[in-house]
Amino acid sequence: MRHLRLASCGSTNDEAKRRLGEGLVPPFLVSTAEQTAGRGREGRSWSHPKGNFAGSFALTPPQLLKDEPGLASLLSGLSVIEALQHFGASEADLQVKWPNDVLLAERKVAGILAEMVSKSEEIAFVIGIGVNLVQPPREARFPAAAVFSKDSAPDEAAFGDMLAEKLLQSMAFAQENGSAALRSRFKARAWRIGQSIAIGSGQGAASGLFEDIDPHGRILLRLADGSFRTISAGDVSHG
Ligand SMILES: O=C(O)CCCC[C@@H]1SC[C@@H]2NC(=O)N[C@@H]21
Repeated sequence: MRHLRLASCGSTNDEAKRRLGEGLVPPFLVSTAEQTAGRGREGRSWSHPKGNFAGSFALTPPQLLKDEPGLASLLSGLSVIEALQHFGASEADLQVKWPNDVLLAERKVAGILAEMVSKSEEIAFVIGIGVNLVQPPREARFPAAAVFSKDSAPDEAAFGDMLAEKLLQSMAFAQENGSAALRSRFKARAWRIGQSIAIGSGQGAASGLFEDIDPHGRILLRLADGSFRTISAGDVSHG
């Protein structure tokens, strides 16, 4: 995948969107050594200590993801896990925290901000990914950690290239095998599936049993009275 490596920028998501607007054709990756105004989900900011990975992948989604954009979040978290495993991260300890945080031994090591851009009939995804390769952020809502020590961490640009490969493979897998196969890969690695969780979201707070992921990529929550509720966005924590 074409990789534009910057020395510094505000937010790689904004840089990727700007280039799409200028007519650069996806797929491409914009990554940066220094990010000064990184954005997180739900309007939060994302800090970028030196040596961590920050990059945004502009991708043309296959039909399945155009129909079900919620699945892109699931697929992105799984791709981060695969890229980390490639560089020797401990496979057994890596999990996805719905919708797309990546945890190592229950601590957040990566966050993803997936955005959709449409221009006339064309749709592109900008999937912004921050990975704590060597340092956790200074302040974090959820306990955070780094994946590697400074001596064993991969080069950030090489990590971006590997992640690009894994994202393209995961998109092809999803298109060929369908939503159920993708969701079952996600569920095999999902933090607290089958256990009680709480979710704070724009739809209001809810708690219950994390029962399943529905075909749209939403959480299916079983409430205390036995009824079900689907949630499409929010922050999961222990119930
Ligand atoms: O956990 C989150 O809230 C999502 C964090 C996403 C951070 C990445 S870093 C690269 C890209 N550029 C941004 O401004 N945000 C994403």
